[in-house]
Formats: sequence, structure tokens, C-alpha cells
Amino acid sequence: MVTVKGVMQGFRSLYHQGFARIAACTLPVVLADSQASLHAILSVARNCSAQGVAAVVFPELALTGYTLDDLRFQDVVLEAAEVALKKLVEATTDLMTVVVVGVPLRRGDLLYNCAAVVHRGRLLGVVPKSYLPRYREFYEPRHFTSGLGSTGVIRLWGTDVPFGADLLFEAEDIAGLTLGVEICEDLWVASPPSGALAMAGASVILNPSASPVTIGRAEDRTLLCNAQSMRTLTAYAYAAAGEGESTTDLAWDGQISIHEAGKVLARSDRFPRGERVIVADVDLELLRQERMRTGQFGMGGERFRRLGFVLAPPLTDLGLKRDVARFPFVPSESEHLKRDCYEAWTIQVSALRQRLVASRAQRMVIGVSGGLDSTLALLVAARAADELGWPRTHVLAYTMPGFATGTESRGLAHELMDALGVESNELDIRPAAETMLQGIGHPYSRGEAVHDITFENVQAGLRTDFLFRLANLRNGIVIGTGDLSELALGWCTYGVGDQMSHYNVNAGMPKTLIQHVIRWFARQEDVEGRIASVLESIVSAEISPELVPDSGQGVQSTEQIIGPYALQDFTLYYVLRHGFRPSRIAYLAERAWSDPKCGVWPQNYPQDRRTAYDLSDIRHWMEIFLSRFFGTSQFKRSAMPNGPKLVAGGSLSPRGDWRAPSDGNARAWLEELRKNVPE
Ligand SMILES: Nc1ncnc2c1ncn2[C@@H]1O[C@H](COP(=O)(O)OP(=O)(O)OC[C@H]2O[C@@H]([n+]3cccc(C(=O)O)c3)[C@H](O)[C@@H]2O)[C@@H](O)[C@H]1O
Ligand SMILES: Nc1ncnc2c1ncn2[C@@H]1O[C@H](COP(=O)(O)OP(=O)(O)OP(=O)(O)O)[C@@H](O)[C@H]1O
Ligand SMILES: NC(=O)CC[C@H](N)C(=O)O
Repeated sequence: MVTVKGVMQGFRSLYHQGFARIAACTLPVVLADSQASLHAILSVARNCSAQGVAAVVFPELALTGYTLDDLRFQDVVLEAAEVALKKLVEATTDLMTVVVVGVPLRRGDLLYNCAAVVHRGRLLGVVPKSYLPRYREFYEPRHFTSGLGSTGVIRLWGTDVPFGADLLFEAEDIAGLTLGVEICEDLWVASPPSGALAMAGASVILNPSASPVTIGRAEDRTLLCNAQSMRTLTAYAYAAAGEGESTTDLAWDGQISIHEAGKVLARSDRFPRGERVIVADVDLELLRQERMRTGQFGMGGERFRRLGFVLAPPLTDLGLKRDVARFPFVPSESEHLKRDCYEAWTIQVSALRQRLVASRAQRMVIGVSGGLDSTLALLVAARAADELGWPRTHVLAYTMPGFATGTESRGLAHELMDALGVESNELDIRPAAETMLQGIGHPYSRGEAVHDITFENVQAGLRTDFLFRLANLRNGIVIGTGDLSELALGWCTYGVGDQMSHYNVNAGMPKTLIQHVIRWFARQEDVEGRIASVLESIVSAEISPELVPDSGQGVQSTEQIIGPYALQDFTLYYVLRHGFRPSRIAYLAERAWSDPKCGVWPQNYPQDRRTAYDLSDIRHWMEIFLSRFFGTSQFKRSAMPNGPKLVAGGSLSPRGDWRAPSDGNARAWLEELRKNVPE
């Protein structure tokens, strides 16, 4: 990709970052007055071009109006439409935007319902509608011929223009921007043309429509657009006719929407008076990445003709017209968040229940620190016990204070174990830790204040050792607590340490989601007030491993060492699910995180944690993420215990979602970050 003046200049350009700006428009038509419609269409197209829009779609037969019935055969109407189309082509010479507009066109002795694709003074091609509805309120075959399977040219104003259902419009200067067109009913059939267009490479489908409104039809359209964009892994822009269409027997609501891989990116109000234009930046790199993973695209491309055009978009900062979630693992919409919490929780409980049955375990053993991870794991264990009809006392919970255990977390651990009615135990690991430190000749045993990794890992290791031996002693299995974010960062003690367990219910759980699941659980109707209140206290506390004693500078803060989980989970999501370049993730992170007043925070997210991160924070913490994720921590994941995948963003199990060499390095990622992200 070319940039204006070196790479850094393009950093904030949406086109440089692999997005394309797409628009859909509905506008009042004047029936059989192509000149008036042309005027309105041109004014929107000019506006789109000024905003850096790559392609805009207008409704079906927008140049004449859809509801002409037998007037469609009137020569005066058809000639005026051709004249208007010619004027439209000429008027776009200086516009960057590809204009897709519906128009009836004669080809030989036949009439077709077409979409004209116009760019910078050229009619790139004409796509005829394949499926003509003839049921209920529709009579299209009375006038039009189906374009299904058609290929060739159409002669207009003395020149031959590519014509057919086999056309793809390919931007030569924008990687991954290939446009395909289908028209209204084409989307409603069992196998829409956009399926084959996408398989052949179309990444953006534009659909000019004229869909009369009846009760419930809006949802049907949304369902179809979402499903088709998901199935074809495309962006799908839909524009339906509205004002000005005849209401003889029908009415028109002018629905417009832009979808991407199953999600609505933009939509406008329906039944508008006057024109409506929506604009969204579609993620071409995301679509390419998703397609590459499925390995099914790129087939059957030989029977399509590729018509090139040069978009030449500005590579300046045009903003980004799409929501970038601060927390990709946590939906901000409250009903959606509740649903995800329920799903995560239910998956954890059911997976553990199955493992308990299969392993014939009679008890569960778990270390409870009073922190987030072990709290969630304990809740899951207690519910699994209930569902199997076990007494709660078969959950053997151990709090195991070490050299740096705070009184607050210890207190919370006891309150939680008591409130849940599990078997509550306290096991002081310090005597054993002292023996071990002495045995290995650690300076701490000689009275020196050396709190190094060995000092930390002796404690984490002994806790695990105790839990495993207790499991042997009491016919149980050890329930793991380490979460997905810790696994990503290698933030756990390997082997004889919290990296290991018999079954880890949290292995697929991102840190940023855990607090929401615990809060959601605490607010369930059947949860006792006492349990709810201890859970709220746990969720509010600072995240700390409590392995190093407080030397007067406050409690050891995990996030000061490995970075804010908010940012690290952001990077993790895009690395794991989409394989994006670090600089692109940094660009997205800046959009999501630089202004705390922008966008929606998840419900109940504490006000005092609503922070901002600027690009230099993002760059700094991403270096740490990349070094740890690609450079030093894979060996811990390669040997991780079993546990269920939870989020669509991915899991890190080498048997499930993520395989990587245990002796890799982070150089390529760090270089890309340093080279392409401004300091
Ligand atoms: N590729 C590779 N293949 C095989 N072995 C490899 C290796 N790379 C390093 N190693 C070896 O692995 C060892 C390092 O790994 P490890 O022993 O785990 O130790 P390490 O990763 O250095 O330390 C564990 C870190 O996790 C933190 N932690 C521990 C426990 C709980 C929590 C929490 O908050 O939840 C945090 C703790 O504060 C510490 O910073 C070294 O002996 C090294 O030589
Ligand atoms: N004082 C403790 N008593 C019992 N178990 C502990 C204690 N400290 C740590 N553990 C066990 O080791 C795991 C990892 O510990 P750590 O507290 O260092 O960080 P964490 O991963 O943030 O977990 P949590 O949120 O549960 O504290 C805990 O989930 C818990 O199972
Ligand atoms: N113009 C059309 O092809 C309309 C048919 C389509 N089933 C709809 O209602 O949207």
C-alpha cells in the first residue's frame, strides 16, 4: 500500500489500515422523471466522494422509480433513463466514489432490471437482476428478462459495456476491495448470486432494492443481510426504495443498512421524509483473515470477469466510522453482556460436571486466594457439585497464606468459603516454604530481603503441590483457576505451580470478562445477600499475586508489571482471532481507548476505572504483550491442562485453538510495531 509521505503519515488513514468506506442511500424518486432522480443521486454521490466513500448504493430502478408497472415499456421512459445514466457517468469524472444505481436497460429486444456501476466518468459494467419475483405483489417477469447466467456486453451510446451476472469490480490500488452486485430478490432466493461472487473474491456486496413494506418485513431483511454477510464473509450494503414510490397498493419504508460478517454496522430510520445516507467503514482485513482461516474462498473464480478501477483515496485521517469496542471480549450492551455471562458460566459448569463424572472423582480441591480467578472457579465448582447432587462439603477449599498474603484477601477467602458452605480450610504454606528456601540455599533463608522469581515460585509451587497431594489423599481432582489472559502473558508458575491442575475451568476466560461474570452471578435472584456482598468486595479489589511482601510501596500490582488487562485483552483478541499486525491493533486501540467520553462502557463498569490510554501507553504495553506472548510464554501453553473453550475470540489450548512453537521469538512483531506506530 502506498502512503502519502512515508508510513507514519498513513498510520491514521482508514484506507492504509485496511478499511473501506461504504455508503447506502435511499432518496425520494419522482416516478418516470429520470432527470429529477439524477439530480438527487448526483448530489449524494458528490457528498460521498467528499467524505472519502469508496462505493455508494442507491435503490433498485432509482433512476426511474420501481413502481412504474407497464410504464416500464414506454420508450420515453426508457430513453430518458439512458440519457440520465449517460449524464451520471459524465458527472462522476472527478468523484472517487463508485456509484451503483438501479436502471432499466434495453439490450437487443429485451429489457433488463439493472444496476449500473459507475466510476470516474466510466460505466464500468452493468449487472442484470437474476431472480425476478413473480409471486404475490410482484410482476417483474411481465417486463424484464432474467439476467441469470448472462455474460457479454450491452451497447450503450455507441460503445460496448461489460454486461452480465459474472462481473466483479476490483480496486487495483486497495488490497481486498472487490465489489459484487445483486439486486433485491436475488438476496431472497435459496442460493443468492452473492454466494458465488464472494467465493470468487467479492468482499463488498451492494444490493439496490425495492422492497415494499409489510408488517415484519424489516426484520426479515435484516435477518437476510446479516446471514448473507456472515455466510459469505462480506460487507453487505442494502438500499431499499422509499419516498416517491407509488402507494397504489403498497407502501415503502426506505430501509438502508450496512452489515459485515453477520453484524449490523449502520442503519437509518425507516419511513424517512427526504434522503437518508448511512456510511460505515468496513474491515477488509478482518474479512480476508476470516476467509483465509476457512480455506473455502477463492474457488470458481475463473467464470467471473474482473473489471479494474483505481480508487485513489486520500491517505489522510478521515476518522473511522465504526464502533471499536474497548473490550472485545465484553459486550457493552447490557442484555448481550448478561447473555454472554450466562453462556460462559453454563459452559464452565457443564464442562466440569462432565469431567467429574468421567474421572469418577468424589471431591474437588481448590486453592482460594480471595482474588477473581479462584472465586469464579469456586463458584463453578460449587454449582457443579449441586448439579451432581454432591454435598457442598465435597468441594475442598483451601486458603493458603504465604509471605505476602494480605489480611483483606485472606478475610475475603474465608467469607466466601463460609458463605458458599464448602469445606473451608486454612493451610499455612510458610513453614514448608521456609524449609524449601533453606534447602535450596536461597538468600531469604539467611535473612536477606531477596524477593526474586524463585521466592515467588516457591510459594506458587508449594500451593500446587499441597493441592495435588490433598487430591490424592481425598479422592479428588484439582480445579485450575488460571485465566486466558494470564496464559497469553505467561503470568503463572510453570509445572509445579498454578499453571497445572487436573481440570481448569477458567482456561478460556479472559480477565476482562471475569469480573462481569462474577457480578452477573452475584445479581441472580437465588443468590444469598451474604454471597453477593462478598463477591462485590472481591470484584472491587486490586489485582495482585501477593507473592512479594509489601516493602512500603503498596501491594504488588499485577497490572503495573504486565500492563493493564484492558489493553492486553484488546491485543490478545485481535492477535488470536484475527492475526492482525501490531500497528493495526495499535491503531484500533487508539480509537477505542484515547477518549474515555467516547463510545459505550459496559454496564456497571466502575466510574473510577474509566481511564484513557494514549498511543504511547498502547505502544509501551503492546511491546510487553508481544514479547511475552510470542517470545517467552508458549511453552506454558503447550503443556496446559484441559479446560473448555469459552469465547469466540479463541482459546489458547494447543489441542484446541492455538498451536505455536514453544521456542519461538517476538522479533517480527516487535519490529513491525516499532516501524509503523508513531512514538
Ligand atoms: N521455551 C521454554 N521451554 C522450556 N522451558 C522454558 C522455556 N522458556 C523458559 N523456560 C524455563 O521456564 C522457567 C520459567 O518459568 P516459570 O518457572 O513459570 O517462572 P517465570 O515465568 O519466570 O515466573 C512466573 C511469573 O508468574 C507470576 N505469577 C506466578 C504465579 C501466579 C501469578 C498470578 O498472578 O496468577 C503470577 C510470577 O510473579 C512470576 O513473575 C525457567 O526455568 C526457564 O528456564
Ligand atoms: N493465599 C492463597 N490461598 C490459596 N490459594 C492461593 C493463594 N494465593 C494463590 N492461590 C492459588 O493460586 C492461583 C493463582 O494465584 P494468584 O493469587 O497469584 O493470582 P490470580 O491468578 O489473580 O488468581 P486469583 O484471582 O484467584 O487470586 C489462585 O487462583 C489460587 O488458586
Ligand atoms: N424488488 C424485489 O425484488 C422485491 C422482492 C423481495 N422479496 C422483497 O420483498 O424485498
